[in-house]
Amino acid sequence: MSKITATYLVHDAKGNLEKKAESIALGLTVGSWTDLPAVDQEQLKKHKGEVVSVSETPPSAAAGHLGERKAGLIKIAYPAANFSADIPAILTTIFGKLSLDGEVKLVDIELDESLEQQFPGPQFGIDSIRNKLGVHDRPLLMSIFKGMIGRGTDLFEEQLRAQAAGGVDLVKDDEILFDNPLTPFEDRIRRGVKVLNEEYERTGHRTLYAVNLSGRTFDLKEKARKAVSLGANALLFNVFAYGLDTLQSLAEDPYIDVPIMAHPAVSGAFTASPLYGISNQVLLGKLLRLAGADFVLFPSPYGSVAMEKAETFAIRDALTSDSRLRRAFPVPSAGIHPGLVPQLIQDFGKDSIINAGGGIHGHPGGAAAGAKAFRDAIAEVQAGGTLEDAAAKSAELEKALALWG
Ligand SMILES: CSCCC(=O)C(=O)COP(=O)(O)O
Ligand SMILES: [Mg+2]
Repeated sequence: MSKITATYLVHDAKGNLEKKAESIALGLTVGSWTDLPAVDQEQLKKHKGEVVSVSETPPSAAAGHLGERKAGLIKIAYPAANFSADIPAILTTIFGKLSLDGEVKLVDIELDESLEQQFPGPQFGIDSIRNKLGVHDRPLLMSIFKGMIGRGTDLFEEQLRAQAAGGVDLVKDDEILFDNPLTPFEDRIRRGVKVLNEEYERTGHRTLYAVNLSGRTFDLKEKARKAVSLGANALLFNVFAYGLDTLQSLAEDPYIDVPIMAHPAVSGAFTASPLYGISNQVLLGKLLRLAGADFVLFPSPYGSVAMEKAETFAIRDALTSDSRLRRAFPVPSAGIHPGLVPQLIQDFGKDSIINAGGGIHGHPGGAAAGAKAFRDAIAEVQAGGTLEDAAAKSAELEKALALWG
């Protein structure tokens, strides 16, 4: 029987994890069924959640006064017969009212094959994005427009041209740049297409631009279709301000046939507590891949908005593990500068994206020099050399390292 298995980290005030597990398995499925007539019991049995395992763990230091309290991992399997094959139904089944019921965190999910098959996952994924760009042998480099709020399309063109000229593979809007009179959505796309085509003609290097798809939920599809018709070749999406199912609807639309980049804005509200909410592995890893994100941004372990290294690795693995679903690009971000390139490649490998805003625009020589510093660092590290070797050959990298280390 098809099912989803959910693992919870539970801090149980009454100290009885087995009882808690059984109450979750019953409460989120058939309710109390043992007092029902035998025929009804038989009928409901196939819908009842099954306690797969209960194992005690050391309690989190963040947990309240312990007393009788025990901590443990509880694994429960839910029959797929209970829900329709969509993320809202799945989340409501496995963590609906339970998310409000004390110190319980959803830390993992496993969909069996027949359930996973009902989700398309990324439309493009790592291999097809590499084909679009013609880059197969190194991590991709992405940069972020910075300081665009309150500024016009001339600066937009100037920044885009400089980033592309420096050799970045992708440029994305900052997630806080919405549709606005100074840099309207459609103008950004038109100008983006023009500038990037000109740069491609000039250098032969292809750069994609991810425009921020924003606005009211019910307008998004039409807006995204319009973007594609104007030549947009990628979309940035603040998925957690909208919902995972909205992302899935966009990714499934045959007219929105461009890769979608999921930004983690707002996700910290769901993931940050060690006791409550949803783990980063589930939310930014498994669910985003299922919903169809082609790229997933998340805080790197070293930058200005840091995440625990183990959590970033869990996201990376959830996005790239062997599966029927295409692999999505992990994009460790925030506070990234060229001095971090060796560490990024060691930790996230070739199939990742090195992404920087301030680390490119803050270069003393401007954004083109900032991008070149990254590209030089990446090339040397991929070839087995060190940053020092690279800096000896690259004035741009030398300057970046002098500034940021
Ligand atoms: C928290 S992950 C998203 C990073 C992001 O949106 C960003 O703008 C990073 O900019 P930075 O100047 O720190 O590279
Ligand atoms: Mg940003």
